Amino acid sequence: MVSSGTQAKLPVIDFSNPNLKPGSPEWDSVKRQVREAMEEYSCFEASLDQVMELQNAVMVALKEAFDLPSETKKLYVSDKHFYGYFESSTGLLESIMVDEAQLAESIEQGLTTTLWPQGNISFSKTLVSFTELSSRLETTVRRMILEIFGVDKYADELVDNTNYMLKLMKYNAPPNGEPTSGVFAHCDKNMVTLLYQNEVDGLQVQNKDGEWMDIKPSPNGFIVMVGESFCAWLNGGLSPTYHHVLMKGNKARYGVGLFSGTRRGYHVKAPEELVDDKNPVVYKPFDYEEYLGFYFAQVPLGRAGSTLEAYCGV
Ligand SMILES: O=C(O)CCC(=O)C(=O)O
Ligand SMILES: [Fe+2]
Repeated sequence: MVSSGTQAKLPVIDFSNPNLKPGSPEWDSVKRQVREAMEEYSCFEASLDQVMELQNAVMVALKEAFDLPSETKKLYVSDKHFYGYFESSTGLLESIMVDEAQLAESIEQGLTTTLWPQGNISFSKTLVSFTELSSRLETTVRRMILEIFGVDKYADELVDNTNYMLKLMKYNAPPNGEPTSGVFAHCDKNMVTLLYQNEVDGLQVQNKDGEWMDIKPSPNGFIVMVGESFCAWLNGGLSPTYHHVLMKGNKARYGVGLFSGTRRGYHVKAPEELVDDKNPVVYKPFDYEEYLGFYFAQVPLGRAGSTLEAYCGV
């Protein structure tokens, strides 16, 4: 197992400027940096100073969620407000997933009173604020990428068909301090992923030469990745970010991931502008939620890399 990555550093792009509006010089400058980073790494760090106001609260919320007795945490599964809770096969990762619509609708009444009978308003408020901030960043990044490919006329249609998933994650430190896999190497299946974490290393991203780069995000930084659905929608114009988590040392790693995906019933299909004789269509149209089902059925077989080709390659 590769335990230390190359020294190469992921580009850091600043999204904090409040004047970052489509068409402005600031927007064009950031977009240029996004294009270069995507071409080179399929990944970058987006810095957003506004998240600093939430940093402490997010870390407190993460610790609170994972400090609950496991019996209580299991309620997350049966309760409609959370539709997933699992521990990874390595035993290091615990995660909790929250659907965005459910989050906004009922986190205060349902979620916190289920988990904390006396209520925990600060937990709900923190998660809602974090989701708002990070989903705005996600929309900005996605719009820039659509502009880069000259297909931004589809930006609103995509926004209307987007679902967000918020995943809370905790990786325990490896029992003997030896580097241990926290999440095996994979690319995400969705559109765009934003990862926010405490300052405990572990995430590695593969570069074009197949080398693992250590990612060292800063407290105001989100790691931005593209998933298979977005790459398919762009007719292979981008490559999905290949990454894994390798835990070392003796500190637990806490993180929050915001995953954008398309709604059930929406067909992920490259627009006609991106298809011609030189660029024939790469994937048959597919439904992201159905593809996820296929993927999860394949994972136990060890086919964790790219399963999209097998699912709907032309
Ligand atoms: O914890 C991380 O930084 C990465 C998690 C991840 O890759 C995933 O949940 O898909
Ligand atoms: Fe991932």
